[in-house]
Amino acid sequence: MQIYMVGGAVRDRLLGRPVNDHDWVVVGATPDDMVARGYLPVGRDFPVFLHPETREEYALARTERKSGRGYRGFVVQTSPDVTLEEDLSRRDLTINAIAASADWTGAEDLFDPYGGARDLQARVLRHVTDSFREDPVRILRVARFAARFTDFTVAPETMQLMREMVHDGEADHLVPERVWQELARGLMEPQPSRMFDVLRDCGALAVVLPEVERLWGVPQRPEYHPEVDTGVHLMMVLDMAAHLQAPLTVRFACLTHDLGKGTTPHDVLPRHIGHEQRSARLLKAVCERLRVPVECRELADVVAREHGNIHRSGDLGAAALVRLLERCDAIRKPARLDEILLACECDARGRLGFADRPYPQRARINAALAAVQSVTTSSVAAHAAQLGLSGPKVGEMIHAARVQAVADWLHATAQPAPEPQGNAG
Ligand SMILES: Nc1ccn([C@@H]2O[C@H](COP(=O)(O)OP(=O)(O)OP(=O)(O)O)[C@@H](O)[C@H]2O)c(=O)n1
Ligand SMILES: [Mg+2]
Repeated sequence: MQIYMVGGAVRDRLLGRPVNDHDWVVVGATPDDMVARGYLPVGRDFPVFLHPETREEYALARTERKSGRGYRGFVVQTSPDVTLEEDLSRRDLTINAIAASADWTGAEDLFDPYGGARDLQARVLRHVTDSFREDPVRILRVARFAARFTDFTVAPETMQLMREMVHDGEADHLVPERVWQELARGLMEPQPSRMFDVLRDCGALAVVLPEVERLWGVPQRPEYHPEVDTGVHLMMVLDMAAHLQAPLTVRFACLTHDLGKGTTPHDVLPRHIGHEQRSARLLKAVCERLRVPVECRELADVVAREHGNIHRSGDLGAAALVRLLERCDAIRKPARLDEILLACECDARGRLGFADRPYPQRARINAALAAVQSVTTSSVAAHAAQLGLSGPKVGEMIHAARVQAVADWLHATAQPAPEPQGNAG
């Protein structure tokens, strides 16, 4: 048997990028040969094995043929006769279809029958052969690679092929978990907007995330949003989230915070009264459809509901600030408040001309939370007990003490009154 390094490891080393995991292809072996050498079989559908020590993936060279629609419709053919070239021909992109010897250090010759090294130099994402069609997840992968390799473009013939696949209904049968997995990865890349550009361009966005697709062409008030178009705004917010190195929870909240603007009645445009509640409803549907993990879902829900209130929080007094913090569950979950505020900052700075503006709401709300946290609930409760109070009355006293603490902080940070005459100097 011969073992070759393939996929991301070869690609990334040629690009001078760090290599994290390796994918290997094994030619001239049967599953029994692999088991005999101590490799562990994984997965029912594909002949893939884990190395007994490194745990890296070793796949038997294979050809894949489509037998039905969607991700499940594969017939995988593997035999010791499948050549390396045949195996590479059914891979997604030329830049991922370069093979190197197992001990390749970067200097030796490559096996590159489909021009992957040339496409790497030309910065092109190009499909290898028509067998690209066999796996619609590849549409999402191409979009994700566009977000990662920000100076690469999608070859026109590949874009055309992806459009045909979407037109033929291939994207209708994507498994929700795979959609989420690719989407989540793409959101974490340096320029997430490029993923959405590619998905829109081939028509896949309308299939996998129609709630997002619908935002293009929806105007917003130019006083607040000089970029006007809601889709354009959304892309700026996502790229700001990447710029600020936000975690996935925040990036997903950014993606969904304005979904409700897509269903604003035409006669009220470009205003979006009540879009926050509509966003939250649409978000719920997206999360159920794509089985979005609960941390992402919860953060996105608060951000959808509260982002407008947080943007306008500069005008809020003590009682309203405490209510806002309570709605954000910030007293129990202060770390999550940080994420809510970061998503709001991305939203505010993800507007044309606002990228470098400060977002003072963040520090102000954090300071209000610190004031709330300075209230020792146990001593308020003890005081309430001395007064003979119990039940909801204790809660009310704690709430009142928090409002007082925030009021005191607001008073202390307010502009100092002008010095009385005679005291100066
Ligand atoms: N739907 C897919 C998934 C994977 N591959 C092939 O399998 C290799 C390894 O897949 P994976 O590890 O998922 O991707 P990488 O290209 O290694 O990229 P990443 O850096 O994201 O791991 C890819 O390079 C590609 O040759 C493919 O053709 N089609
Ligand atoms: Mg890999």
